[in-house]
Amino acid sequence: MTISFRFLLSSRGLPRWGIPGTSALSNRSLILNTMSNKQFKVVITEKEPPYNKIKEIAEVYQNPNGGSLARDILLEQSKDADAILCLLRDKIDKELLDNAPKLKVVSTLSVGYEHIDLDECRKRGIRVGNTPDVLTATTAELGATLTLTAARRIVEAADTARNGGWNIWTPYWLCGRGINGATVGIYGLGRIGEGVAKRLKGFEPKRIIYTNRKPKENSEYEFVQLDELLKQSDFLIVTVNAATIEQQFFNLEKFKKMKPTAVFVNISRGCVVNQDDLYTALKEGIIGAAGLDVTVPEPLPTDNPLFSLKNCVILPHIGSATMETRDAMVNLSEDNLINGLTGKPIIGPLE
Ligand SMILES: O=C(O)C(=O)CO
Repeated sequence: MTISFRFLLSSRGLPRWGIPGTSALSNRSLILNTMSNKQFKVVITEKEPPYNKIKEIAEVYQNPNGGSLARDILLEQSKDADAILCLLRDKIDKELLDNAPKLKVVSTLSVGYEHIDLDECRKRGIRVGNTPDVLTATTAELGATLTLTAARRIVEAADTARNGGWNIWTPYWLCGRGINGATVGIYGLGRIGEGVAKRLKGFEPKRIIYTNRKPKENSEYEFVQLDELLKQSDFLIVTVNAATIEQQFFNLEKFKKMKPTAVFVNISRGCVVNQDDLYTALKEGIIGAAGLDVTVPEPLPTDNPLFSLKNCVILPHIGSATMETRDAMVNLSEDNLINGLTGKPIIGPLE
């Protein structure tokens, strides 16, 4: 007999309803049995953290080794899974969904969900959870930091000092660009874009402009068309949701419209940039500098030509990497998964 877990527990986790035709005692043992049988199966694609709350209600297959969970193991383990807790690097596509007929919930430890086929999930009634909001401030902080780091040549300057290149102070040595009095442009003014703009505002730019599909109501920033954004921005920061934009949208044609001194920053996803074109633009002085927290692929191989450029700062996708934020993301992804399985509200792009 299959009895749904949620029918047996009150909101405080106490038994609520009896099973018709059974005594209180046998009800209790049936409940305990059902609970200890852990009727859900969950796949967790990362080794850490332990996700103990999930383990209280489900049999869990958790990646034992760290690193990416091999695709064949993910497919095999998903066959009888009720839920998957995944990362950005796991493709939750049609092949996987076809192979997982019991799947009810996909919870991703990320705000981004371009690795999940939402249409296929929607068709199957699979609930999808993600982790917005809890990482906004931290990611915006990194966006602002990376902008200044690339603009003020911080990595190049620190390397120079460390490697014996610090001779005498001269007027134009290691000069970069400042935000004060400049035009900051944001491509994709969502939560994170707003967060970056708010932080950079403190550095007193002349204007903060942005491009979205349409102007945002009551925004304190100036909406402009894309061409205007490209032409006017001294700093162009890409914070767009990658699921909403074509691949390699930022290409040579776009870089050529930018100022030769412009600083291009990407904290969205690597796939929104044509990296070969970015290399050309940086190498040939078509734009001034770049800061990338995201690349294709990740990790970016160390022999990638972008690493050879002094005017390109590359970070290993650390936008949300503070302990507090990662704890919050872990907790939210765990709650999303449990709530999704037990019929409660979750936070996600299809909700
Ligand atoms: O959450 C995301 O989408 C990330 O890129 C990592 O925080």
